[in-house]
Amino acid sequence: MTFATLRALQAIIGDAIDEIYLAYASENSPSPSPSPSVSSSPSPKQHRSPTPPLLSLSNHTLSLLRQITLNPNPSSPAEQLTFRPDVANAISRIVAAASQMAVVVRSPFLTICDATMIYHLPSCLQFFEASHIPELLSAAGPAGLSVVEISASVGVDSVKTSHVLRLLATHHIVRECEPDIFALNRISALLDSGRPFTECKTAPEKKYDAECGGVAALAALNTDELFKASAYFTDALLPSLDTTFNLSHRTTLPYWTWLETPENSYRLARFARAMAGTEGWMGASDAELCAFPFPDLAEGALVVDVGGGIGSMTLRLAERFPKLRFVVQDREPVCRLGEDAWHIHSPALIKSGRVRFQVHDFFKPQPTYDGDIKPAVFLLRVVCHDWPDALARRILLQLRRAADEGTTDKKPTYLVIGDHLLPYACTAAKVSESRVEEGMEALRGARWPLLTNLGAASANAYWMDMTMQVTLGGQERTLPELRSLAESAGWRLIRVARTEVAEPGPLPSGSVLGTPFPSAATITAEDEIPPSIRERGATPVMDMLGAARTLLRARAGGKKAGPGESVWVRWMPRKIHADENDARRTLITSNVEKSIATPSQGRGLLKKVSQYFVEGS
Ligand SMILES: C[S@@+](CC[C@H](N)C(=O)[O-])C[C@H]1O[C@@H](n2cnc3c(N)ncnc32)[C@H](O)[C@@H]1O
Repeated sequence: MTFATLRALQAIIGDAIDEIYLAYASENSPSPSPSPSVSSSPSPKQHRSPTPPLLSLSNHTLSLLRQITLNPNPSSPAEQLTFRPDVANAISRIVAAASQMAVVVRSPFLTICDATMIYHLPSCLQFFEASHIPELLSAAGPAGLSVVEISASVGVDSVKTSHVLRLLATHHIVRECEPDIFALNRISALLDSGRPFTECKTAPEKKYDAECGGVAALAALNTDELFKASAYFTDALLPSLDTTFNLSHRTTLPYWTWLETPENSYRLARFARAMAGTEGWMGASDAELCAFPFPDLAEGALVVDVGGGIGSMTLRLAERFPKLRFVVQDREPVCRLGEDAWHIHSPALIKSGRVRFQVHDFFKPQPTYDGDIKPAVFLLRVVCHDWPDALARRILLQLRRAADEGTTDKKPTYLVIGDHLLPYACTAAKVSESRVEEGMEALRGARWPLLTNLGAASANAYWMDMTMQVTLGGQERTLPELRSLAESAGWRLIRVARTEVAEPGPLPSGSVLGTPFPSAATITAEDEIPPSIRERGATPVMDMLGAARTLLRARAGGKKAGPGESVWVRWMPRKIHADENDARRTLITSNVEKSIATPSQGRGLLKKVSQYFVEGS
């Protein structure tokens, strides 16, 4: 390996390397078609052909790589080349494969999210195996089966089923062939016991006796009692800690009420602080939430942060937009915590009255504010995802009723929703015309050989989806799911970039809380490329997850940007270059050799970008 190669590798990986994911096309390839006889008379060999070896990096190798990249300034090229053979070997494997693979560097924050929410993966696998979906999909072959058919067969809600399957697809365990159509791949084919689905359903106890039942049995064992036992590991070691929520907490109280019980005061405070720690969340981080419509609001315009917690987001907005006024609404104990915190950390804002807390139940009609002024913005940051559709709709409907519809001279009240969008784990381009839904453009993501949603690198949205499902009965949503929720409460989606923004549509007539009210809606995808970039032959690479990352097209030996080159970014935590005003738009530079850094930032840029993606040219 040459020094130049190593330096090129470093240019890609940067000093800020936290995690590397390698995604191979073959890993995402369909499992071999079962022959007609397979479903009735399983022959494991037919769909269990030996898996070709994939290049995969062990944690050990990753840690070796980390050592390399943490040592960016060797005193001499020779020194750089004297790494231990195993280190050099790891590098050469990466370099050799660089043209076919994607390298995604994760931020420390998202790495922590992954590490602490990976528990949803065995949870979803347990459902997958226990509901015998592998057997169902095996019979369907590589074309897969629609989630409607799957859910009808297993008897579970189709939205929940699709979210679970998409989380698995995001981890390359199943394949989403088209939106909401799933198939086995080489990995999930291992979980097919070989028994027909109907037999598994009627006699599950015999399922593992089948010729190939061993792996399914192992997965079931791992994801059932062993997994559950593991969840209590710390409780067993540190008996002073409480157990996990609901069943494990032996309470019937809803989570929010339970948090407010005297014995949980430390948890309530911890939760509020945890929300302050979520700036790096995909889909809800500041750069995008601040981008629209706040800069254009009139002097003195009112922003209502609904379910605003202790006002962490409001604080950041108030500092950034001094002309705006804010009301933070939440439950009474949370408002008290918020006021205490603000009196200590930002007393001026509270004393001046620019920010105030208001105890309010968001299921009830909005109160009036300062006479009868209408808010310029309702902000719902990570609130909708706490609730199932029926209840989220109630919140949205109360806001819709209090919204100003606007006139030609006056802007309407905007609703800004900061949640994670769940993208499909398949390439939208493969979707046949009839299945392309309005707004699907906004879901175009990374390209082959990557999963559209960048796979495990984008797992956070899926972790959060499962977290909401298991703790609160809520969920994250796909764009169509979010759109239909918004429309059902009289909001029309007007912008789907990294932040969902809605303006008042027709107020549903006879608006009975909880009843859906479909209406026409348009979604404008933020996928324009400005002429200056287009002239350079740019092609869009949509990054639809709202990740704190930038997508760059680059060669394996990518170089720093030259003078005058700029990189389109989204979700930069702070100003980094002139194009930032367009940071909401699809980033892109077409010059694949000059896309790693801005001139002013050098490789330091990589430290500020939470994630980036390099595609072999
Ligand atoms: C996930 S937290 C989000 C907090 C804040 N928006 C942020 O981004 O930091 C959800 C908030 O909803 C509040 N909440 C729950 N039920 C509520 C209700 N019925 N009315 C108002 N707020 C509520 C909780 O107290 C909590 O602060």
